[in-house]
Amino acid sequence: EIDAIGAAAAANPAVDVAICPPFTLIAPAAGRGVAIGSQDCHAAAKGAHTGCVSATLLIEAGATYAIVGHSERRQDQHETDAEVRAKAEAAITGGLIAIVCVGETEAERDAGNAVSVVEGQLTGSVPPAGTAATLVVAYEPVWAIGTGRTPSVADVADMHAAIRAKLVALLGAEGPGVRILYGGSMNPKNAAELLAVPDVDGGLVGGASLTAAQFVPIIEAGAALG
Ligand SMILES: O=C(CO)COP(=O)(O)O
Repeated sequence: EIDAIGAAAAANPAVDVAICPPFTLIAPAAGRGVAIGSQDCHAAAKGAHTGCVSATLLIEAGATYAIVGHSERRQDQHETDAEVRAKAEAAITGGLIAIVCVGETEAERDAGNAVSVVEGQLTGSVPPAGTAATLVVAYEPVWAIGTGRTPSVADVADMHAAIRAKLVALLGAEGPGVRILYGGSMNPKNAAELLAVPDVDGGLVGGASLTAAQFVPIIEAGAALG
């Protein structure tokens, strides 16, 4: 699958394509035509942290990106905004591009708090030294991950506009250039519509990234939008 995705990346050079596999698959996936990222990055550059993987080790294995603060880690590992920020800072300082994930739960959206929850996560987890070149933000409503459900285009537009405004408030001149990805049940059918939303600069694709048959049409949808 990865070689077919690498071929699609080469055929669509305007789209930055990356695969973020589990740690053990980073090295075998590297060097095959598609950028590689990790699904986490430890906050310490070195030291005695058994079982954790630093930015330096990730780069040695072939990674250029690191996802930090995915909702599954915020839930399963109880990662706080401060821990996510420390991980993002370590990733960037180590030479990786940090993909910081944010997103509300269904209960938070139902209560009308989606935007304020995400703004709070951004305030707490975006590294102040982040730049357009070193930081990516991924908006992933928790209730849309792996469920086949997505927010309406209007809700995605509202949220991404709010994220952009918050990034400008936090990062000043770097804010407008930070890429904001949408994630949560993106697939070949809905990708063009979601990627066309203002301030949606790409996707963080889970299930549909696992096969070239599903992932390549999403890459091509992004390329068609320029
Ligand atoms: O969280 C996600 C990727 O980590 C999104 O997953 P799905 O695209 O399968 O909903």
